[in-house]
Amino acid sequence: MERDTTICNHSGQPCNINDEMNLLFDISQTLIRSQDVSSTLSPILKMVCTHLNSDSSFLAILNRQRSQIVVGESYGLSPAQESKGKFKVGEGVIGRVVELARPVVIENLGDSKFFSNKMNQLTNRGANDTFICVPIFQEEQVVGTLSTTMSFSPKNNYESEKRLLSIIGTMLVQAVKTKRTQMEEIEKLRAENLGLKQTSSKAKNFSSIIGNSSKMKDVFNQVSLVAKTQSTVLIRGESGIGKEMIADSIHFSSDRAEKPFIKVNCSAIPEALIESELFGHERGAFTGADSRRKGRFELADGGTIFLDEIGDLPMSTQVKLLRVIQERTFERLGGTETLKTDVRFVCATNRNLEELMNTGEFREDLFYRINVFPLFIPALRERKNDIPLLVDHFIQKYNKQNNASIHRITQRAMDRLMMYSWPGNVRELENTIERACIMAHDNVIHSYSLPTTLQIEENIGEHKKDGLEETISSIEKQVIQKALTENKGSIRRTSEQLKISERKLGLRLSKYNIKASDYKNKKNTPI
Ligand SMILES: Nc1ncnc2c1ncn2[C@@H]1O[C@H](COP(=O)(O)OP(=O)(O)OP(=O)(O)O)[C@@H](O)[C@H]1O
Repeated sequence: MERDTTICNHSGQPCNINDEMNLLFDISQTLIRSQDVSSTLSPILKMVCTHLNSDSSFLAILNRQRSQIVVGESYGLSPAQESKGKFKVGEGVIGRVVELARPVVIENLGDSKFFSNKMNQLTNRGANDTFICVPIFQEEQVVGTLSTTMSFSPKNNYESEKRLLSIIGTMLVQAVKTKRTQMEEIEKLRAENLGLKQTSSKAKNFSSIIGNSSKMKDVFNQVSLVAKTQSTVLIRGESGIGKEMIADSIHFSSDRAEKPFIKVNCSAIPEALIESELFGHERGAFTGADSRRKGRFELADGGTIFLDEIGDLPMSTQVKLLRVIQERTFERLGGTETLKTDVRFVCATNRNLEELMNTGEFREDLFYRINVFPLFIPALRERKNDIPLLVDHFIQKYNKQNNASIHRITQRAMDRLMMYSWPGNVRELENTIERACIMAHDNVIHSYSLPTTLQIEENIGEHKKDGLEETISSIEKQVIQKALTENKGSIRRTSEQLKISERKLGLRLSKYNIKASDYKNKKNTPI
């Protein structure tokens, strides 16, 4: 019949258009029926091999961050062959297909100078193998390749196979996209895990948490007591005080240290996404959920989950979290299967949960569930004797980071650090030292390398008795003198730096009886 005209001859075997239509129909059905599109890839590759009578078939996926093409799924390749399937863009046949964005057919594979045989795909037929590789596009960008190895037939020009693979590649775009996201997520988790493992030994003996004040010693004692238990811990304290570091120590000192440690910043995840992040979702649970995804509770199974900023969790999610804490069970969004998780909870907040309960923004029952072992980290201003040690620690840290050798901080600078009230706590202190390290030109941190906020605070302390007007004038005079010194007496540059007009600056100079020319050769002195 006309319709059944032979259009291809894979391995010299006749093939009709109905076979191709059937293959494409089967592939589309497999894709439609599946809950998780990425799990369809292996059976589809098998169908391709059966239809083309080929030995192996595989998908390689382009990793966007690394510009590396990695075999993501295969049929007919051993795990060892698959693991060798990593190519740079431009490397070997696969790398060239990605680079050129064009299909490639290599007949007589053994003779090709482009074919690296990195994955040992050459069969016993050797030179009698043919390799076909086509690019897979998404919005005109190559996202991966689909390849197959089959026996060489001199009668075949492989045009129909190339065309068929290109059509199948187009059908698989969504699955490739999902697989790529999964591969990138796994890579990210591996990297995070590696980072955590590298810090784990330090965290175990708290050596990265600095503090020898009695208040911090008390915190360390409590941490070492509670870490060994399975109890839920609620870490409280102002922002930048080290709550996350304490959570790290609890996990890495516990018997779950080798198991996953999953962190969730409840305030950083948009309200619409928080539940799918925590509980995961099934395919089709909401628009955009094109595959099943595990949530953080599933990922944390056997380990610890750290719920940072728990005070910012929406009320609707609080109810569901309560159930997980009470029963350790939950369902994925859009799913009916009840899943169990063996997870230890560590929570943190800088918000006043008691106040939030009064205003109806935080559930009381949840509060009592998480407040099993409350741990308060005192603000830095309440343990100022930790400051010198922290300063030392951060100088060493930034010396290492910047390959510098700052070895001293002047007494005056240290006095300023001790007088300041540190509303941003240790994070603010760390930022201050990092900046001062960059500004230290003679390997010494001077008081003038510190931000003006610290300097003004000290001056305010000194001038409190003078009254408001006099204090402001005194500070204004000092700021102008400092700017004049830095700008070697130049009125134009000084006014630019202070963001006032030259006329205004002139008025201030006469008010304070300052002569700009006196500052031409003045050394930079602290205000
Ligand atoms: N005792 C400490 N020793 C060394 N570094 C510390 C200490 N406390 C805090 N830091 C540093 O201060 C910064 C802030 O710490 P962390 O993120 O743990 O604070 P946090 O209380 O969780 O803050 P937030 O409430 O804003 O999330 C980090 O860079 C951390 O390394």
